Amino acid sequence: MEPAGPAGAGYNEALLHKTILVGDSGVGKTSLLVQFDQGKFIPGSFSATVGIGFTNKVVAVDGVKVKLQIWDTAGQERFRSVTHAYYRDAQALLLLYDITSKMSFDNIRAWLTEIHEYAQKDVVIMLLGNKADVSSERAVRTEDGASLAREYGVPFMETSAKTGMNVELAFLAIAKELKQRALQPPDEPRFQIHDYIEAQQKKSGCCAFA
Ligand SMILES: Nc1nc2c(ncn2[C@@H]2O[C@H](COP(=O)(O)OP(=O)(O)OP(=O)(O)O)[C@@H](O)[C@H]2O)c(=O)[nH]1
Repeated sequence: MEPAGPAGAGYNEALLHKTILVGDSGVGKTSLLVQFDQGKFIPGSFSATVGIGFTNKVVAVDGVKVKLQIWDTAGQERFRSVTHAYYRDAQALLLLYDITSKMSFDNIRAWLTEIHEYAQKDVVIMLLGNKADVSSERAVRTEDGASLAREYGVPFMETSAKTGMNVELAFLAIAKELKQRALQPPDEPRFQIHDYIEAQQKKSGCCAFA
């Protein structure tokens, strides 16, 4: 496999990764993607995603360009059969709930069952508790999110598509994991996504996650 060039050069095909955002309708999937892609939050009325669409985003990971093709799915039940078809060739899945909605959190187990049914076995899954800025309406404790994530062996963090908290970190951690899988020599120690997230959060003094 050819190594990718430094940032500024093109990315190599091994570093094009399909990532999918999933979770109940209204948890903030589109908003998270807009915040990551454009660095902005559009407040106001909620317009549910219809079907599925994608945004390409190139990020530099350790001087190497990684292209994330990020698919934003509709959370509404009636689109489920459409979105399942896209799980199969995803390398990563960001699974969101809304920290102000207990129901969206309770549905995470069902989402994980669907993911295990339709996605590849080695897909990278990350659990995100979004809308962390709305602390006055919190309905899910941070430790409950962390403990569910531990149970399933997936990394976890709380995010805010409004303030941008942890948004870049979530996508960068995914990009780094996928890049390491594609390019890391087998004799080097494996990249540990949990340790990376924890270290980055400690560094920024933000939001340690149990
Ligand atoms: N305060 C706050 N509001 C948010 C945040 N993320 C999303 N919202 C709001 O929540 C509502 C739903 O957000 P969307 O991004 O459309 O949700 P979605 O998950 O894409 O919904 P579907 O397309 O139906 O699956 C919108 O009114 C957003 O402005 C956040 O982090 N903080």
